[in-house]
Amino acid sequence: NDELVKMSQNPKDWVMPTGDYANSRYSKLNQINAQNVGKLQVAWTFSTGVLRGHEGGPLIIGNMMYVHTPFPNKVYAIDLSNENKIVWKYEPKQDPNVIPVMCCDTVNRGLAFGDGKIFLHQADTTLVALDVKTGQVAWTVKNGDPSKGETGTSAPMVVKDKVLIGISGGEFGVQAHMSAYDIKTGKLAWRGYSEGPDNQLLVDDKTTALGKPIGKDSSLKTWQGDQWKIGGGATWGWISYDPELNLVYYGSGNPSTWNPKQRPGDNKWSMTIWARNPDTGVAKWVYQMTPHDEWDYDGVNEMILSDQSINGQPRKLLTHFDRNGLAYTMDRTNGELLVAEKYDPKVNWTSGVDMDKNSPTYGRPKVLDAASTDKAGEDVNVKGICPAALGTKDEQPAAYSPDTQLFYVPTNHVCMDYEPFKVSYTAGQPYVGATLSMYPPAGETHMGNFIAWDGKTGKIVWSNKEQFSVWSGALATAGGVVFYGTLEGYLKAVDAKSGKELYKFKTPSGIIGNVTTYENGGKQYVAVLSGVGGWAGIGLAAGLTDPTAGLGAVGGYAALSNYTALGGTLTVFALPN
Ligand SMILES: O=C(O)c1cc(C(=O)O)c2c(n1)C(=O)C(=O)c1cc(C(=O)O)[nH]c1-2
Repeated sequence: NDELVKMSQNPKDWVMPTGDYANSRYSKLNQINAQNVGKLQVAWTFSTGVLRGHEGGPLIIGNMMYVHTPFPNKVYAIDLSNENKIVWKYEPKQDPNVIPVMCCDTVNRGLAFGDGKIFLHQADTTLVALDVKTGQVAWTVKNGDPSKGETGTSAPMVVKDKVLIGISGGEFGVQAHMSAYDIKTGKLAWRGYSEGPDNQLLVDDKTTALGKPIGKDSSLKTWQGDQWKIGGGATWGWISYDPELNLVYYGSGNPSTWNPKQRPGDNKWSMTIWARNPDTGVAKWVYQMTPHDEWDYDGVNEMILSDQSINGQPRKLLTHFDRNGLAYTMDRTNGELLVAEKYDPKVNWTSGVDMDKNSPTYGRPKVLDAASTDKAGEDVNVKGICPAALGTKDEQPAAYSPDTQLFYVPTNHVCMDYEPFKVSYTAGQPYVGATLSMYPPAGETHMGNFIAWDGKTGKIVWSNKEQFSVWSGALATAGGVVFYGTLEGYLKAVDAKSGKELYKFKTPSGIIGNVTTYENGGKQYVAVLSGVGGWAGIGLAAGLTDPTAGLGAVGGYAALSNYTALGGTLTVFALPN
């Protein structure tokens, strides 16, 4: 979308939830910099009126800001040039029966803009187009069926004349897909499934994996019988787009159920990076990171597109920090695997990826027996697996600065016990099949790190400990400052080169939102949603206390209630006049 390419180059605006198509979450604004960020003050705040987890962040277009909330998915249009007056608001009517089929809190990761409309992906999977000026509904379309466990939490992405949207339901045995709707009418243009026959995958004889054609029935061959029909591979993460290559990138999640014994095979193409043509949906290349998942290491985390040189050669790169604890650097033109390294030294389920191009297991991770929940079998509790199911990183997006050529990554430093059990499929009922508990790595007490990562070499450059997982998205800026939020509720600013903490402020609730920056009236602002929740904060958000509830997160993050409580607030910061 040419309009969006242009608008995303204007650093005064924040026109898509990812900042730009490359998902770099980098701003050219530099009024706030490493020298003065310590003087930051709260400029204004806005209460959303909604409790539970607030993910994503506002869009800023000219003088207008668009703020979204978790269920019931309110949208506020706020005039920044007129005392932050609410110009319009929208609140969909949704059946609250969708709440119990949302696996990991009633979150929503944000809005999209394009063609004079704001796009909202509701919890009940309705995609709504709202007139940007009035909030009037232009069209709506149903992307899925909550009675089967299909829900909406991810942000749409506008690419050319289409709105792309994924779907959640990996814990309910859905057959997940990426779908593209016509921006003018909401008519379905294409739908590519994560598993199934080739005509449902939208693959052809030119689709490759690691440089080789995937061949016929590449997915069907890796499932027993028709298990692919309830195979999961949800697409609830972020989407990126390279306009020059005309490819969109996203990841698919865990195969259903979490009990690996019940679904022998590689379970393709769950846990996979997809590169698709946005016009037709046809996949150019795929890469499966965790074949036959045994730990719920969803592959949905964002694909960050950068142009850097490796061994003196300029490359078009895609960098992905996977739940499985490995960070992948790939050539985004053809899916060549360049680097795959652990971004937390505690990762212990694998000894690493086979990088020998002549090996029959090229590109596959080597699974260590001690961490294999499949080898252990049903009703055996495998202890001390790192990372935990919520991964070394979950939905919280990293940022990339072209100034330092470093990635800034919010991470989890958590391990787990995992006991698979037999489960039968009933539409709309949880199809999980594992009991979990979570805790920090042995001998340690902190559950998170905020790290700087060199994607060319696959090395940690610096690492800051955090008491809890960093569940907030990062922002890198030309001021040499990187921002992120913490589960206790701090907005933090650190030096991009050294990681030195330069500023912190405790907002009203834990932060799982993504930090955003914009300029208005000649002044740079930094904005973040607080409102604790998400999977890590599910105990607080849903009022759960049994330690194994919330798929094991309730016990793991029990101490969070000593630091924060529920409540959605946007906090906006600026330098004093
Ligand atoms: O497989 C799925 O459909 C699915 C959906 C979601 C979601 O939509 O929020 C999450 C997950 N899985 C998941 O595995 C996960 O760790 C997770 C964390 C969060 C969150 O918002 O904190 N959502 C989800």
